[in-house]
Amino acid sequence: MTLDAELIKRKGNQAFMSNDFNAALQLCTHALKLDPDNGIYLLNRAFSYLKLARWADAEQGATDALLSANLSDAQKAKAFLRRGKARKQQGGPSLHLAREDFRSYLALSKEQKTPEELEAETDVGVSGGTFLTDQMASLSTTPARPFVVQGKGLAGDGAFATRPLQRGDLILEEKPLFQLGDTPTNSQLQRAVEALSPSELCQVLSLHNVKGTVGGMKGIFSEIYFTNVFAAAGLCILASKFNHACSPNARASFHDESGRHRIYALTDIAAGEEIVIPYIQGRNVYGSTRAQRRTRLRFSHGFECMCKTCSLSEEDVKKSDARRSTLKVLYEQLPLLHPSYHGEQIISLIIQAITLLREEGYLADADDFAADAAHVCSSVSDVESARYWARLAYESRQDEFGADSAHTIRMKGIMEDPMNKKHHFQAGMFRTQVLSGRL
Ligand SMILES: C[S@@+](CC[C@H](N)C(=O)[O-])C[C@H]1O[C@@H](n2cnc3c(N)ncnc32)[C@H](O)[C@@H]1O
Repeated sequence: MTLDAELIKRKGNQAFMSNDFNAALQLCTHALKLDPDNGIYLLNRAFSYLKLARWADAEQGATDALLSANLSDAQKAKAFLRRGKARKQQGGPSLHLAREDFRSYLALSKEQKTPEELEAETDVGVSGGTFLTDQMASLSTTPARPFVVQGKGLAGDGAFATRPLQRGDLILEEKPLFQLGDTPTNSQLQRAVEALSPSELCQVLSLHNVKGTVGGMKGIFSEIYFTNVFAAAGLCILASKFNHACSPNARASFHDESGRHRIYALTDIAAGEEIVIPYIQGRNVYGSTRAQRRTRLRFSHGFECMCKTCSLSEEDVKKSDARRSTLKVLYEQLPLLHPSYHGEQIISLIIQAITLLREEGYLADADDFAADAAHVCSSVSDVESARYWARLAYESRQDEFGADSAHTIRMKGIMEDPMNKKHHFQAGMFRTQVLSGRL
């Protein structure tokens, strides 16, 4: 018996009590994966099969329970009763076997009845459960999503566009199931899982699991959490179906104000194309060579990146690595330059960085470089140039985070009033210059 399996079993019982027999069955099956010989779990699974009118499975399930070594007499009695009911429903030659089971049940349970009385009264109380019907009802009220999850992604499931999308389109908005940050303890995770409904837990257990290959993970919940977690947003079921790419066509971000995780298109995306997002911070993607990205992703996420950029020919990888290495040098160099002495140089390096990003087909994060340029221009009182760069940053942020994101709104403020110290405390602080460089 493991703590995780017991928690899953308890949620299975909860599902059973609320007639959600599909969820109950899924949860018993998960608990059995963690503890395959547990007689109680086997017994519960047989009961779920019975409630779902899956007679042959229920018969086999009860037999499996009877074969497990650790059942008490009372539990064995239940197993005989369940198998008897499953056999009775199958009729024909199984009826005779059902009577044998009822006899065994009566012998163990000491109930004062004859097998015939028992056979006459056994009512399985079959129900289709509410799980599927609930899901179908919610599907019919959910507006059509611009993507579908299919098992033909880079690796396992992936999200595919169902219609043509444009840069700036909102692809997904999802409320996280729970948010525990980057380093939750096992007991925080257990508490968060405990608070889920049975059907939410079924969804969590259906997520991808790299099974202990990411350092320090213990137990199924932390394995699943660290395989799928988004740094700011925690665990999201649908967003977890998007695979990673080093030249992504979409990006995920957490929208604090609404408490929703969002995915926006970074490029135009054709219907049927896979939608891919970066799993690690932008600068670690656009500013790292393939070898560096692969090492990082192996360590942080436990997989070997097979995205399009990482699968280029060796010759093209060399070119891509060269661009990304230059980008790293640029973003490391920029903070070392002072606007008073190196204003023109800063703007020229920023132009070089954004051009490289575009050449590399990496269409996020140019806003950070453009925002830096806006700050430099406002610090030397070049209002027109500050407005130019702030507009660029603002328009990128609108596309990547939404017009209502705090990130975007802040940039709008700079664009409208570049010399306001509320937006940038160094506004007008340095020698006045005109920084005419443009993209
Ligand atoms: C959050 S899940 C994404 C959905 C997942 N493919 C599934 O089947 O549910 C993350 C897992 O997908 C796979 N994956 C995602 N992006 C990948 C990539 N670029 N290269 C290789 N595997 C990737 C890895 O196995 C990773 O652990």
